[in-house]
Amino acid sequence: MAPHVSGRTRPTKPKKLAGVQKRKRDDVDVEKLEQAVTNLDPKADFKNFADLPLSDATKAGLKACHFAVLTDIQAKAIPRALKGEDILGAAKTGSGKTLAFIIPVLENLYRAQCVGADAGLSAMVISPTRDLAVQIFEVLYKLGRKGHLFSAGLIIGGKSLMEEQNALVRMNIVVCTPGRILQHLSQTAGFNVDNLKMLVLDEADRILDMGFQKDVDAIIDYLPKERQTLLFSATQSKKLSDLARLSLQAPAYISVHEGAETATPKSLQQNYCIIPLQDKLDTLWSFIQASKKSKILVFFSSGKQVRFVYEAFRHLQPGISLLHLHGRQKQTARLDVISRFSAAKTACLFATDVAARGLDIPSVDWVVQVDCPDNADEYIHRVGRTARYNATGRSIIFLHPTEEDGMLQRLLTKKVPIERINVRQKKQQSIKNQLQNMCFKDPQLKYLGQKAFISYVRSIHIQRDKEVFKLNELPLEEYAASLGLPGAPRIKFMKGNSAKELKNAPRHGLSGSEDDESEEDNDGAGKKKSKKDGVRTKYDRMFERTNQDVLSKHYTDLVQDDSDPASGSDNAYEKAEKAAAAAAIDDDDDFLSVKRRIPASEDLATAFPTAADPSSAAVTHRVIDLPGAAEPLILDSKRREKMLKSKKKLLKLMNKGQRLVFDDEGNPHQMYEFEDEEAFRKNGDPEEQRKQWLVAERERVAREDVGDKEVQKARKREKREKRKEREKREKAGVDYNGDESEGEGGVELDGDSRKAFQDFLADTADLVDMRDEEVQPNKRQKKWFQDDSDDEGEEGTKEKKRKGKSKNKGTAAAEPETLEDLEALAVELLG
Ligand SMILES: Nc1ncnc2c1ncn2[C@@H]1O[C@H](COP(=O)(O)OP(=O)(O)OP(=O)(O)O)[C@@H](O)[C@H]1O
Repeated sequence: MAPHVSGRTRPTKPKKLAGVQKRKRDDVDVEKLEQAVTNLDPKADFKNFADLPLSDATKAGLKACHFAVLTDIQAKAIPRALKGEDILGAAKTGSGKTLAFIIPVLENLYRAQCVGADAGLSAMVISPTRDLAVQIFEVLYKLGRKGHLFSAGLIIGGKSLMEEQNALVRMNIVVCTPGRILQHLSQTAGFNVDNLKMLVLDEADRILDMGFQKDVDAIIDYLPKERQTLLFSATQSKKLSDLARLSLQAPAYISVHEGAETATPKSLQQNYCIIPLQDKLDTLWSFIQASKKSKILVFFSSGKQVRFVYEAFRHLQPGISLLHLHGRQKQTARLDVISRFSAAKTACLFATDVAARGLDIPSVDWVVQVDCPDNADEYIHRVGRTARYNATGRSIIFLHPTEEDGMLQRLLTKKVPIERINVRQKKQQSIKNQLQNMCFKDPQLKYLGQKAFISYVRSIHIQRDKEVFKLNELPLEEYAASLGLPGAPRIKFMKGNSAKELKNAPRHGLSGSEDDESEEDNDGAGKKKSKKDGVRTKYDRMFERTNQDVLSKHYTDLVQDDSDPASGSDNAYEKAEKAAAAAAIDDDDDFLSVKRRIPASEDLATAFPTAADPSSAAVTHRVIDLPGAAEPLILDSKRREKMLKSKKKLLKLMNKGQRLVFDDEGNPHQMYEFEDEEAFRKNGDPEEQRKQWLVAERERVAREDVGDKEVQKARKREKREKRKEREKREKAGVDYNGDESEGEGGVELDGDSRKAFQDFLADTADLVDMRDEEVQPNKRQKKWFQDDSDDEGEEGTKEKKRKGKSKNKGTAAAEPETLEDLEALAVELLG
C-alpha cells in the first residue's frame, strides 16, 4: 500500500524489498480478515475487542488507548457494521458510540484497501458541531495512528477554503460539519465522492432534523447510492422518512436501551427544583458557592445569557474559575475553553447547547440547567455530559413553576428518572442588589443584560411546545430586575411567515435570527444562508433588527461625537461620522466598539471646509498635500497619521517614478525615445538600420559579458571555497546547521518530488497520516513518510544527501539555496 502522496519516490533497494514484503503481508492479512468477517456471526456474544476480526493496526490502536472490553453498543454494532450492514444505533450518552463507528470505518476501509490518493474519499463522518467533529477526529487519529496509512482530515470551516480544498482532495476519511462539506461538494474542483463507501452521521437525529435538512439532503444527492450508512445517537429515532432520505438498505436497528428502565445512565442522579424565573440567578450563584470544589457545566438557552452571566459572575468573584462557551466564539477560543475545562479539576463552564451533544469531558460532577431545554431529548443530551462510561454524576434543572408539569410529563415519557429537591433557604444568597449596582455603574454590563433578557424571552416565544413554555405567565418585569436592569426592555415579536419559520425550526439552529447563535455548525448553516440570499452586510443586519428601540439610548450614546458636543447636527462631517459609527457597531464581536470612522466621501468637502488650514482648531482632521501624490492625504484616523512616519507607506501614495537615462551632457531621456518618423527614414533603409542596430548591440553585449563572467567566476570560486571549508568543518565534527530538509528523513527525493512533497506538507494543516511517531529526546521527530526502515541517524542522512548532491551537481537535485547559488548555476548552465 502506498501512502496518499508519494514521498517514497526513490526508495533504496532494501527499502523497496521491505515495502514489497509488507504489501504481501498486508494482502495475506486482508484476505484472512475478509474470510473471518464473512464467517462472523453478528449475534454471538462478544465481550472483548480481541474477539473481533480486526486488523493488527486497529488492535494496536485499541491497545495504546487501553480499550479492551466492549461496551454494549460496541458489541452489538461493530460486528454488523464489519459485515457491511447499514445501522441505526441508539445507546445512552457516554456509552462508547464513537468507537462503535470509528472501528468499522477503519476496518472496512482497510479490507477494501482504500488507502492513498488514488483511492479518493472513502468515508465521511458528519457531526452537527465543530467541537464534536474535532473530538471524533481525535478518536479516529488515536485509534488509527498505530499502523493505518489512511489520510484523514477535518473539514469544519474556520480555515481558508483553499487550504481545506488542497487537503480534501487527498483525504480517505473526512470528519466534517454539514454546511462546510456541502460548500466543498459544490465548489471544490477535483473533490470526487464517487468512491465513497461509508457515510456516518453522529448525533444523527440532530443532523436529520429541520435545522440541517436542506444541507443533508443536498449532501446525500452528491453521494453514491451504493454505500454503507451508519447512524448513531443517544436519542435515535426510526423515522421512516429519514431512512428513505438516506436510502438505507434493510438497516439493523440496534438499541441497547430499548428495553432498559431508563434512557439515561444508571450512575446519573437527576433532580429538579422549582425556582421562579426571577430567582434563578440567585440560586445559581448560591449553588456555585456551595460547590466550589466541583466541576460544573451550566446550560443556558442563548449565548447572550451565557455572556451576561459569565461577565456578571466574574465581577462578583465567585472563588471558582469561570469559563464560557457559545456558538459565537471563534473556533480556536472554543477549543481552548473545552480543553481548559477538560483539564480542570474544579471549574464552572457556562454554555449553550453547543456543548450539549457528544462532548466527552472527563469528570464533570454537575450538570445544571438554568433554562429549560427545548425538549426531553435535549435534556438527555445535556445531562449526558456527566456520568459518562461508568462514572457517576449529578444533574439539576431549575424549572419555573409553569414549566413543571409539562416538562416532567415529557421526561417521564422518555424514561428519565428525576426527583424533586428543594433549595435550602438558609443557604440561598441574593445577588440582585449587586447586579443592579453593577449594571448601574457599567453600561456595557447593562447592555449585555438587556440583550440576555431579550434573547431569553425570544427563546421562549419561539418554542413550539406551549404546554411547557408559557410566555404570558412569566414574571418578565421581575426577571429583568433580577438581571440588574432598571426595567424590562420592550420587545416586538415577529409576526407572519418569519415567526412561523422560527417556530418550525429547532431553537439552537435558529437562534441566530438576531440573536446570533447559529450555535451548531455555524460555519455552514449561517454562512451559507447569507450566501444563498445574497450578501448581507452589517447595514442590512442593523436595519433588519427588530428590537432596536429597546437599546436606542446606547446607539445614541455611541454615535455622539464626544470631541465636539456643542456642534450642531447640521455639521456634514458629524452626520457622516455618525452614520459610519452607527454602522460600525458590531452587534456581538467587539461589544459596542466603533470599529472605523470614515466620513462618507460626498460629505468630505463640507466636512473639511478649512481642512487645509492647520490653524483651524475646531477640526481635528487634516488634509495634507503630498508632493507627487495623486490625491491629498486625509488624516482622519490614527492609522493614517502613522502613515506619515513611514516613508515606505507614503511612497505607495506617490506617483511611481520613471526610469530615465542621461546623455553625456547630463540631459535626462526616456529609456526608449521615439524618433520622428521622417528623421528616421532620412537615415536610410529601415531594414538596414535594424540590422546595424542589432550588430552594434551584439558587440556591446559581448563586451559587457566579459566583465560579467569575471564577476561570476569570482563568486563561484568563493562559493566553492566556502563549501569546502564547511565540509572540512563537518568532518572535523563541528556542528553544521545545514539545509532543514536534509536532516529530516532517510528518503531521497528528486527535485520535483521534493517540491511536490513540500507543497503537500504546507497544504495539509489538518490532514494527518495515521502513523504514530514516537518522540525521541534529542532526535528529530519522524515524518509521516518514514517507516522503521528509514531509521537512520541524522548524520548519516545528511552525509547521504550531501553525496547525492555532489553527485548530481548542476542538476535539479542540487537545488540552489541562495541567490549566489542561482547565479552560479546560471553561469554553469550558460558556460
Ligand atoms: N470499550 C471501552 N472501554 C473503555 N472506555 C471506553 C470504551 N468505549 C468508549 N469508552 C470511553 O467512554 C467515553 C464515552 O464514549 P463516547 O464519547 O464514544 O460516548 P457516546 O456514546 O458517543 O456519548 P454521547 O452520546 O454523549 O455522544 C469516552 O471517554 C471513551 O473513551
